Order: sequence, then structure tokens, then C-alpha cells
Amino acid sequence: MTNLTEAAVIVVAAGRGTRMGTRESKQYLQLDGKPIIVHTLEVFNRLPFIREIILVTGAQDRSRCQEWVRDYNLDKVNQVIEGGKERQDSVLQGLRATTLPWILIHDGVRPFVTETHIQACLDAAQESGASVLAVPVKDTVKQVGNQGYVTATPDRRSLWAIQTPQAFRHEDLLRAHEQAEKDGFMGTDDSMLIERIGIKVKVVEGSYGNIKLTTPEDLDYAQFIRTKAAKTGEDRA
Ligand SMILES: Nc1ccn([C@@H]2O[C@H](COP(=O)(O)OP(=O)(O)OP(=O)(O)O)[C@@H](O)[C@H]2O)c(=O)n1
Ligand SMILES: C[C@](O)(CO)[C@H](O)COP(=O)(O)O
Repeated sequence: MTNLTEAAVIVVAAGRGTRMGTRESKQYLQLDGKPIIVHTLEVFNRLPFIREIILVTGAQDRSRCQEWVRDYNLDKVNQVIEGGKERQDSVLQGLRATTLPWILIHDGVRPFVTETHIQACLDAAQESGASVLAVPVKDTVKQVGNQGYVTATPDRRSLWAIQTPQAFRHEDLLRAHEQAEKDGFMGTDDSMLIERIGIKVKVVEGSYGNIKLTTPEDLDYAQFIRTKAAKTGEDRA
């Protein structure tokens, strides 16, 4: 492992959590007595190679987020800014708020990411230019056409489920976002935007525990992970 150059992390938390279906946005739901977003921020806040954290949230949530930043001593969170309509718009707001040369992008609703995997992701990016955390898919994945029939079965050995964090050079990611904006292209992760401007992205194997809290059953699983971690004395899944 090389010596890491310090980085900024943009934690995106401006979504509405439609698929979760709760009245409160999922990133602000309580898990073991703390908002989920606080669990996520705490992981990054204690890492020595993270210089600053930019929290991107909804306009109506900025003041309570600023309060949590104070109450939980999240001293590396130096900006709480307003996001945009889509995740991609929120990341771009975050990018425009920092000038550090290395950037990690992380979903506010992935609270179980480990310090080791964040470090491995940044390390790989600083060696190769860009990286994403991911896990090999466990299911057989099929492509399904409009009529509801299978059209293809890709070789599972080449399929990985992509997670965050994702790590990039600031200048590359900003260029990728600006190009996407110009082309009217909307991707589901930042790596897609980087790939389409011709930059290779290194895949770093993470863990199945780094789930994104997306649908209601994920909340039960999150509680299970916390309970198990409390029993084993580990703070992460
Ligand atoms: N306009 C948006 C949309 C999403 N996100 C963030 O991106 C992360 C991953 O997105 P997702 O799980 O899709 O969250 P939501 O958009 O909130 O969920 P849904 O698609 O179910 O509405 C979340 O931390 C979410 O808050 C964001 O910052 N800005
Ligand atoms: C970035 C991401 O978490 C990688 O898995 C994912 O693509 C976000 O997608 P979503 O549509 O916002 O759930």
C-alpha cells in the first residue's frame, strides 16, 4: 500500500428515499439511537487521510444536519450544502464546493463501509487514476426485454455489484460531470461518467456488508448487522 494523499469526501444525502417509503427520509432514520447519516459520517471523520467532508443534503434539512455535525463532533464536516434533483446533480454541487485534488464520493445511506475498504479504494485510485468498491454478484443476472422474456444471460464471472465509495481525481470527475451535463446524460453512479470520457476504473473488492439502505427490508438487515457487531465487539459488519 502506498502513502495516501489526503482527500475530500462528498457524502450525498439529498435524496427522498422513495423506494424506502418512510415519511422521514431514510438517511435521517434512527439506527441504534443515531441518525443513519451520522453513522456514515463518523466512519469518514475518524480517518486520518480524510481532510474534509462535504455533506450534501436537502435545503430543508441543512439546519438539523449542521446541528448533528456539532452534537456528534464531526469536525471534518466543513460544509453542509444543498443538493440537486438527481443524485448526479448533488454530486456536482459537492464537487464545486471543494478544490482538493483527490475525491471520494459516498452514499449517505451506506453506513457500514469499513475504514479498510475506504483506504483500499483511495489507494487504488491514487495508483491507477480511478476506482470503485464492488462485490462479485451472487445471483445469475439476466437481461430481460420489453415483452418480459429473457434476452441474454451475461457470464456471471464478469459481473460485479458496484458500491461506494468511488475515488477519482477532482479534475477528472468535474470534467466527466460537466461533459455529462452538456450531453444530457444521467448515470446511476459517478464511475459511469468517468468511463464515458475514456478513463479506466479499477475495481476494488469490498464487502457484502456495505449495503445501501434502499428498501424496507434493508432496515431490518441494518439492525441485524448492528446487533451482531455489538455482540462480536466489532464496530462494522
Ligand atoms: N437528488 C439526490 C438523490 C439521491 N441522493 C443521495 O444518493 C444516495 C443514493 O441514492 P438512493 O439510494 O437512490 O437514494 P434516494 O434517491 O433517496 O432513493 P430513491 O431512489 O428510492 O428515491 C442517497 O444517500 C441519497 O440521499 C442525493 O444526494 N441527491
Ligand atoms: C452509486 C450506487 O450506490 C452504486 O451502487 C448506486 O448506483 C446508486 O443508485 P441509486 O439509483 O441512487 O440507488
